[in-house]
Parts: sequence; structure tokens; C-alpha cells
Amino acid sequence: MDLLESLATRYSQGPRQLAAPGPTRAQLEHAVALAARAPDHLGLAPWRFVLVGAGQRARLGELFAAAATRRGAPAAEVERAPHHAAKAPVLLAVVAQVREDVAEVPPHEQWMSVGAAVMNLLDALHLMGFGAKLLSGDSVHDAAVQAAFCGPGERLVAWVVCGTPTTPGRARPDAPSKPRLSDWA
Ligand SMILES: Cc1cc2nc3c(=O)[nH]c(=O)nc-3n(C[C@H](O)[C@H](O)[C@H](O)COP(=O)(O)O)c2cc1C
Repeated sequence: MDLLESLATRYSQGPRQLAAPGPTRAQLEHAVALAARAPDHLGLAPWRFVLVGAGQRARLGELFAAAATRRGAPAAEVERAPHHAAKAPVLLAVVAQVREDVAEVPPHEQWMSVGAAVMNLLDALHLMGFGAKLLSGDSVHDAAVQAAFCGPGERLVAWVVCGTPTTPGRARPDAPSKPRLSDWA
């Protein structure tokens, strides 16, 4: 399969479709270096990824459970919450630092850079043979979960889960047709 064909068949694969092994540390570092090819006006570097190691999943699970309790989730959801921290072979937090004080680079440009970096990361992992998915979920809205990953001015945006696909990726049903490329009238 050539590169373009491979990119055309990158589909998101969530934790239920992922098994060990996930990417090694060296593969993750390579993927993050490719993510850094994202456009970045003035080189503000508005994103970083944080690896939640195998030995740290239980701690994150406790944070998820506490967050679920705080938002008034039903008991069954609170009980299931730690599972969300445990289930993917590799779990990365996506942390953005979008500045409001740079006149030449308004926030929307910095958010574009964050999104482009995530896309590059997903494509790089896919080309390495891994499945991955970008997920947010309720946990990212919790102040204590935010505080556990972010320094001043940062925001935890989402998670990237990654591992070896157990099933082939599937295209999502066709979105309502809307031209993605048109000629300027
Ligand atoms: C910031 C962000 C957060 C997302 N969070 C979730 C999520 O919590 N759960 C989910 O099922 N999909 C979520 N998605 C969508 C998936 O990542 C993915 O784009 C979607 O399932 C389509 O799959 P595809 O990549 O195969 O087209 C999110 C997407 C973005 C951009």
C-alpha cells in the first residue's frame, strides 16, 4: 500500500479495538517529532503530549472516579470511571497552551496548530501500524484532572489512545455531502 492510500484508510480505533503492544517510547518520540511538523505561526509551540505510563493508570483512574462523583454521575458510571484510564495500551494527554497576548497569532491560529499536531501524530502512528483515537469525554472538563496535567495557561484538551488494532479500521458513514473544495465564485 502506498503512503497516500494508507493515509486514506486511517480510521479512528478506540480502546475496545486496541491491544498490546502499543508504540515503544522510541516510536512515540518519533511520532511526536512528526507531529511537530505542524504549522506553527511564530513558533509558539502551543501543544505538548503527556504520556500516562502503565504505573500511573491507577492514579488517573482515581482522578476519573472522583471527577465522575463531582459531576453527579450515577454510581455505575463512577465505578466504571477508572476503567477508562486503564484500557488502552498507550494513553497520551493532549495539552494546549493558547496565548491571548500575541497580536500576530490570534488564538484560532494556535488552535489550528494544536489540531494539526494531533492529526500528524495520528497519521504517524497509523503509518507505524498502530491504531489510535482522539477522545475527550467528561474527564477533561474536571478542574482536578486539568490541574493534574496543566501548568499556568495550559488546558488539557483531549486524550490520544493507541495500540495494536484488533480489527480493521472502518470508515464512518458518509457525512452529509458538503463540498470540501470549490472554486471561488
Ligand atoms: C477534540 C476531539 C474530541 C473528541 N472526543 C471524542 C470522544 O470523546 N468520543 C468519541 O467517540 N469521539 C471523539 N472524537 C471523534 C473521534 O476522534 C473521531 O474523529 C471520530 O470517531 C471519527 O473517526 P475517524 O477518525 O475514523 O473518521 C473527538 C474528536 C475531536 C476532534
